[in-house]
Amino acid sequence: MSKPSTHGNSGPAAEGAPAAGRRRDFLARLIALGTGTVGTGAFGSYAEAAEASQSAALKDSYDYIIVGAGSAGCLLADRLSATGASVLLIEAGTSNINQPKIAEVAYWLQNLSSETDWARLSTPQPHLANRRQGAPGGKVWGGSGSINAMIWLRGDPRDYAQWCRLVGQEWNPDALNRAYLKVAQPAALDAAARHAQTGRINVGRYADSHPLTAAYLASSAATGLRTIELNAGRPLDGVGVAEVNATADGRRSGPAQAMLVPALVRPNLKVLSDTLITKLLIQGRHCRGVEAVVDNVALRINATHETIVSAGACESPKILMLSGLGPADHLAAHGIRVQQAMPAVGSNLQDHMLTSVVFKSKVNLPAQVSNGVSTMAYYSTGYGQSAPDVQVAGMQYPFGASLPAGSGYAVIAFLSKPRSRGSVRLTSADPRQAPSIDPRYLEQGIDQDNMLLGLDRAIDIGSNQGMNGIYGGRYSTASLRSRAEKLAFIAQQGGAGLHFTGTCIAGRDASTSVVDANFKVWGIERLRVVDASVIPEVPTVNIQASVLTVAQLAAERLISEARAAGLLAQ
Ligand SMILES: Cc1cc2nc3c(=O)[nH]c(=O)nc-3n(C[C@H](O)[C@H](O)[C@H](O)COP(=O)(O)OP(=O)(O)OC[C@H]3O[C@@H](n4cnc5c(N)ncnc54)[C@H](O)[C@@H]3O)c2cc1C
Repeated sequence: MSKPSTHGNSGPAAEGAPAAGRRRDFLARLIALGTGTVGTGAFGSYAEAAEASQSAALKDSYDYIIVGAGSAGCLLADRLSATGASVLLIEAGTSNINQPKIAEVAYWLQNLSSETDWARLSTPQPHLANRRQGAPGGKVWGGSGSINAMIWLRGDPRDYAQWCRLVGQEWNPDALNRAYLKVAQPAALDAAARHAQTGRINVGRYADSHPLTAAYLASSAATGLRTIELNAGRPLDGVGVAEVNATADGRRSGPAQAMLVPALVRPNLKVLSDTLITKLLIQGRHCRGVEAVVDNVALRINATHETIVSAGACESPKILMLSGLGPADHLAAHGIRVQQAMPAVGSNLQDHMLTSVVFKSKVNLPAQVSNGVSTMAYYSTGYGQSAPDVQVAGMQYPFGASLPAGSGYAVIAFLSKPRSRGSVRLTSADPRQAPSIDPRYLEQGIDQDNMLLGLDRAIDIGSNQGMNGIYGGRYSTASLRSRAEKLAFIAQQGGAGLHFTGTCIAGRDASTSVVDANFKVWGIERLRVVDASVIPEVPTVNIQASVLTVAQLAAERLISEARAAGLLAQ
């Protein structure tokens, strides 16, 4: 991995040097060429853009320091640097987003356990036959938004209403809806709707052309569901055709491609890659900035306005705990001086879990379209107040089984409103060590019931009359008649949903939450957390759109507060 160039306390003057001017011209040309979304011809350009950003001199102080160039971090870097404030974005992983496994829809799985993945494991899970589950996360510009499967789901308004109840009026559904519209840009919108929706993430619907899509809609209808549009902002009571944050020609449109790269044109934004933040600089009741390891040297960099932790739901609580903010006993056990006891740090871990049911096909199925997801269907044990308990994905390939291409398909059941709560804890005071991640999948009986409901519906959707002419039997020969047999199947086949949330939960008081409704860490000035970790209850859908929506809300708060305080120009 390349290391950041050597730097010193070069001061603002270095930013205006001829190299920076050349970089701006070069990036302006890139953006004029439409590189906000990834294209094959832009591969070299990204490398050059990254190099230019790396080589700009590092100063000893910035208005804003953002820890983690992931989904939330890229959005914040764009929005904050657009105000003219100086912004330092620090990322532990690589800037290389021009490799096919990041840029192309078909290859996302190749990131897992590679150098672009934190490649963490959960603790053994008692209800999953004591198997450890993968707990991956992107370690690259764009973070998990660069290695994810690009399933794009806006979410269910009942989740927004629930977050508002848990956090406060600042998170009201209208504000969240407005924020969402500034994130996504549906490819198929008419001109008037495009005007209302100003986001840069390109969201497209490509699955209709695959024969399994119509079959899944029919088989879902046979279970009693009506067909709905998934990303219309209405309750998810039905089944719809899946959408993807990618271009029609199969290029990822993620936070790095759509938000960070276009922002690199600004000389007031510096990105430092391959750089691990080891702790926050907490003095008394203030956060002064961060400590980072650069070229094996620990370096302190100051933030004059704010430090924003956006390291994701597994790493953000780790960074807070390493900095002395966390459960007092736990910190003491690792010899870490307690700056402020914060019992909620690392608690409330939530994740969807999933169980894939694979089917053999009687006919040779065509190759997958885009990310290979056809439909999303929603079920609940009690429709009404809360968003659906179960999400079922109709897949165009046999996810989780080694069947020859075209000879099988899978239907995946997600436990979409888990009630079990887990934790992230330190394993060591050494920042290079992975945290202990314990989601406690299926610990609550209601989660087992709902996962069973999901399994039943997945079997229905994969095998009922809607699949006539396609269904050629289940791939697994395991008997699935009794509750015990089904739970045993889930224990062996079930796995992580990879939608970790809640470990720096936003809420109404310091004893049960980590940040307030404005993303401020309780009791510590000039420190915020903005990423999946603040989401108080995992939404019923795959979460990347929700993370970006919440990050947009945070960016607006940061900017309006700074303007009100006279820190930023109006
Ligand atoms: C494999 C996978 C597939 C997924 N598929 C989907 C999907 O199809 N649809 C969907 O909606 N959601 C999906 N998700 C979930 C979604 O992508 C994530 O929830 C979301 O991107 C999280 O955003 P974040 O900003 O909270 O964290 P991240 O995007 O993970 O960003 C955190 C960043 O912080 C950096 N960082 C961490 N610690 C440090 C440190 N100490 N110093 C410096 N930098 C640090 C990381 O390297 C990373 O870049 C998937 C997730 C994974 C892992």
